[in-house]
Amino acid sequence: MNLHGKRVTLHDMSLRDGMHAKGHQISLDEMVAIATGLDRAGVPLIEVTHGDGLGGASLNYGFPAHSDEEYLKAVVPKMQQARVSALLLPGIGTVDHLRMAQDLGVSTIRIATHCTEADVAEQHIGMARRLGLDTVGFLMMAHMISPEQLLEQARLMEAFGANCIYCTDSAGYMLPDDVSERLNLLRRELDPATEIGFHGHHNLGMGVANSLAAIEAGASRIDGSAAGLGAGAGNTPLEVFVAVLERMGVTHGVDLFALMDVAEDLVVPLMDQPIRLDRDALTLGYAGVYSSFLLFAQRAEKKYGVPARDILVELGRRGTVGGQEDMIDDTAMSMARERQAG
Ligand SMILES: C[C@H](O)CC(=O)C(=O)O
Ligand SMILES: [Mn+2]
Repeated sequence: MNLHGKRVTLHDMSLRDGMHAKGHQISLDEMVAIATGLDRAGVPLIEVTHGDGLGGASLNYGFPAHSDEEYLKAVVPKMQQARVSALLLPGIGTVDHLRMAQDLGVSTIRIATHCTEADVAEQHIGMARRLGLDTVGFLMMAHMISPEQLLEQARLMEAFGANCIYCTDSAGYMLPDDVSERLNLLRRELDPATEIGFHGHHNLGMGVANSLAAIEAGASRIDGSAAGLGAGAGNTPLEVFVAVLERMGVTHGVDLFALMDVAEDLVVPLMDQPIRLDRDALTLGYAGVYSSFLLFAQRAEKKYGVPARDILVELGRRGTVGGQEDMIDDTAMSMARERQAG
């Protein structure tokens, strides 16, 4: 693969996707310290919100240590060069959240929907673009549909006003060929002015390889997390990815050693459990399950005595998607009953 001379914008997820791995309990001091370190390392974009985006604080998704507003107020003014992004899932976040984020200095809004539901993003994407924000359409669980179906959904988001479209491997299920097929088609068919991005999860250990495949297919934005802090086995580990980009001659603008230090000295010490490919995280990738279900399934294992791996396999079989967190307990409960009866 020859990527020499390509240019990519890296987007750190440790303070948003990493919130899943932390049960949304990152302190303001930790947020500011990590964001400041990433900013100094030259990471150009940093995402900050509840793991499920603006307005995610709820019984279904989990209550965070601080509100989105508090996190953004603490982080944004400290940034020297990095821009801050916020995620918003229509139905969870509202247009008021969007305005609030812009008022607090957020420059990039990423409107996320399940990969077949781009139509619910019309109002939010339209408004973000009218407000002059860098507006990204973020199609989650993109492994569940064909490249042609993904293109159809991407076209909707583009028509609503998104200037960048993401293929999001929320389950960490994709292999490099899956990424290439989807991104090649998006790059060929969307407006050349529309950027393409890729968000990977490392559940099959493919985060780096998949992100390289994405760049080869024309992606100009790639997500990753310092030390991989993110849902499931985490996101593409950003410092590892940067080292690989250096070796391959891709322009990224990040100071590799400064980023390694943020990962090692600031992010790893705050992990509640090592972000690694244990059997449950691996099952997410193998069975194509939404990465943020991991901790829910592990909690259900403790409550109902059904192994998290079995619960995750069943959730994959049932085709559950983000937003169906309440199904995890139901599934575990019915599996426990069946096992007791049988
Ligand atoms: C709300 C999800 O955590 C968004 C995301 O990062 C993904 O789908 O992956
Ligand atoms: Mn993610």
